[in-house]
Amino acid sequence: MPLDISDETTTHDRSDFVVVANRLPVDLDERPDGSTAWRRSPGGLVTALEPVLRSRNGCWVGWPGVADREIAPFTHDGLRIHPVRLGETDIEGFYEGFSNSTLWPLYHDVVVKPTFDREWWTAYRDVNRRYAQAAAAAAAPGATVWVHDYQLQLVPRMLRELRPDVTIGFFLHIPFPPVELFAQLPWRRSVMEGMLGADLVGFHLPGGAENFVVLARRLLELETRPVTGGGGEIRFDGRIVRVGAFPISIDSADMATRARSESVRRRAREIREDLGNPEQILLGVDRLDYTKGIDLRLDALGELYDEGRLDPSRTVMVQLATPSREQVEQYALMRTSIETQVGRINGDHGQLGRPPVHYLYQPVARDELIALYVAADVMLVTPLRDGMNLVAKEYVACRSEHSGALVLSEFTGAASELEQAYLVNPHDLDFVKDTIVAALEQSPEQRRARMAALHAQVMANDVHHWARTFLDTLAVSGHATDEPPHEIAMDWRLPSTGPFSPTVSPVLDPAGAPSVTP
Ligand SMILES: Nc1nc2c(ncn2[C@@H]2O[C@H](COP(=O)(O)OP(=O)(O)O)[C@@H](O)[C@H]2O)c(=O)[nH]1
Ligand SMILES: O=P(O)(O)OC[C@H]1O[C@H](O[C@H]2O[C@H](CO)[C@@H](O)[C@H](O)[C@H]2O)[C@H](O)[C@@H](O)[C@@H]1O
Repeated sequence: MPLDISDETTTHDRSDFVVVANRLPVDLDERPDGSTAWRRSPGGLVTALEPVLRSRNGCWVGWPGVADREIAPFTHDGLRIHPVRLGETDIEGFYEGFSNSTLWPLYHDVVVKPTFDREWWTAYRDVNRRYAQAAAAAAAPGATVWVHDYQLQLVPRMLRELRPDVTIGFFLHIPFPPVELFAQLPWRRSVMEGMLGADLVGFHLPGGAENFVVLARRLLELETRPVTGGGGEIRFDGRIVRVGAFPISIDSADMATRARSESVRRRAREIREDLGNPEQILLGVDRLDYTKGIDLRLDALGELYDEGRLDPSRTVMVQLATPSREQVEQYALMRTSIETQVGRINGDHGQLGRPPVHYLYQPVARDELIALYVAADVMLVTPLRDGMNLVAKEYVACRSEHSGALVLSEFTGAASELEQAYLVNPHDLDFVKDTIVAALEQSPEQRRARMAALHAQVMANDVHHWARTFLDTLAVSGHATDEPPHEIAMDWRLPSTGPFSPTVSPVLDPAGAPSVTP
């Protein structure tokens, strides 16, 4: 039933622009002495959306990262925050369970086996309803509400039932899988229908958008048609839902400026000294997640030391692993296995006070991270599958003087745009090893040419361009099926498909593209 929004007591703090994401941009840090503080939340979604929200003066609806805290709306560092309360059992069933043990592995090419649990599904539905209610309460009449990511796929439809007056966008930050993987999900119809509650559904890559349109046609038997320039339109529930690809990015100018600051440069020099002034520094920066391929790059490095192709006294690696989803079993197992690998490499190849792998399992301050990017000669980004990977773009944005090299997995969204990186198949260990050596040994001319092209790409396609393109398209999307469709110039600057970016099912959709249904 639509929500009554005429209530005077609830209208004063409503926003015209509302972001809804599982996590708030800040987590509540509860310290052992009982004091609390807000600290930045992990992950690329927050990195990307924070500057967007700031520039549009909207509000953010999400979870403060701790259980059972009822927190009234407040303003933090200029951002308007509407916390959603989650209890312990919500966190287990909705966040650790359905979101991160069912959807996350299913959407990341089943790199670990997804668990299908009916109670988790119930929790997912209940918590999605709570987010929809919170968004409905936060949105001003006629507002634009932008719902984010796999944790909240049911929210668009639930929100539309509560608030038919608002315009709803949905963006998925992780890969959208091919038909034959998505079809495993017992609740596949409800998930599709949930997302179709939006006026515009966005993905990082054209492959994800195509998978979604194909599913709408095959699974829900909906009428679909392609749109010039990419994506498509789907007839659903008396409306036209637009679908497209919008590759996310970072606040590139801000990153480049910070990287050029004297304090960051000085810290980068100190880092090199602290590491024993090696000739070359390799760097990995990831949430500790089994999709990120941290284990694979350590395998490659270990073998390069074993074979004498790299000298551990001259080439060292820093691996920053941010703690993530620690209550989920696969993450705990991965941590143990990575720490065993690091111990093995350092045991075999280290000297007193000179380990070749410097491993941190802790978040570091933003400027410290940027100093690490500045210090690193080669950045290693080797996920088995990643929606985008903003770390790759951050490293590139920091190289204004066109030094350094990026080794990048073909299975990241970023690979579709960063074609001048050293692209690797992370499953091909010998190729990864050869590529690391090639990146370390590249000539100064090669280095400059590759990095200049990468840097120009990232500086020209920043997060503000991403948000503007999505929101401009959203503004002209969403119309009744009896109205003629809007003519939209689809200037989405779609990336090329890259070496392995589209995961469109060739089995169920031989045409590979959305078809026109008369
Ligand atoms: N400040 C800070 N940011 C971090 C740290 N580790 C990772 N990040 C940020 O987290 C984001 C990771 O995004 P991305 O590569 O897209 O992967 P995701 O973790 O799967 O979202 C990037 O913006 C990183 O800069 C850290 O220790 N400190
Ligand atoms: O909130 P967490 O469970 O701690 O996880 C952190 C975030 O991880 C994922 O990030 C994704 O978004 C990035 C930006 O679009 C993208 O570059 C990356 O490839 C994705 O993995 C997740 O999708 C977010 O919801 C989480 O907040």
